[in-house]
Amino acid sequence: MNICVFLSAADLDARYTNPARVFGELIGKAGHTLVWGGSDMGLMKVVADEVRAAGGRLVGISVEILADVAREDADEMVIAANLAERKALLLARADAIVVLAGGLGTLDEATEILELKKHALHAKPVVLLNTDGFYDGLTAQLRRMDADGFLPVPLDDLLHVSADGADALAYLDAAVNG
Ligand SMILES: CC(C)=CCNc1ncnc2c1ncn2[C@@H]1O[C@H](COP(=O)(O)O)[C@@H](O)[C@H]1O
Repeated sequence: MNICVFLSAADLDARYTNPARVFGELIGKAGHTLVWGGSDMGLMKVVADEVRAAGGRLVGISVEILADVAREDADEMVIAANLAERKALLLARADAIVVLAGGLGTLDEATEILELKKHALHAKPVVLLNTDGFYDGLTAQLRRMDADGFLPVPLDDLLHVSADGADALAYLDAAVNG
């Protein structure tokens, strides 16, 4: 399975690096391919290091303005012209999407993927990996949108929230392979 992961490019403490490490190892051990933004920094590096060490493939979709921080030993590295093209390519290369802890870049990618799914422009499973309650605020906001009629599609049809990487991967396996 080609699993697209969105997550922070920042250097963070163990509360965030540990879940990224665990999830990368799960991806690699299961023989999946990591599709990610390709930058060799922060959590993006942590997850890619683990996938590689556990035997998985790395497909990076970087962008011209960040090409100088792209990982050098990826199995494949695509350099998109701009961030919009990068997001389209990330989605195109993915069978499933997982959102780990991140900042505005991650949020931008996650909301775009959900908005496209809302409009039935793709039907790929999306998991929000809510380790350490990082996304409690976002899930509360999304549930309120759902409950108060802001979403034309039930939230559960758009997004699965997992508390750990093993649950996320099990959900994706069931969603993609039936
Ligand atoms: C050279 C340098 C300091 C670059 C910092 N900027 C970035 N580096 C890598 N990926 C990014 C960057 N900005 C946005 N992204 C995209 O947004 C996510 C990370 O942004 P953030 O750290 O969550 O907000 C990644 O999934 C990536 O695809």
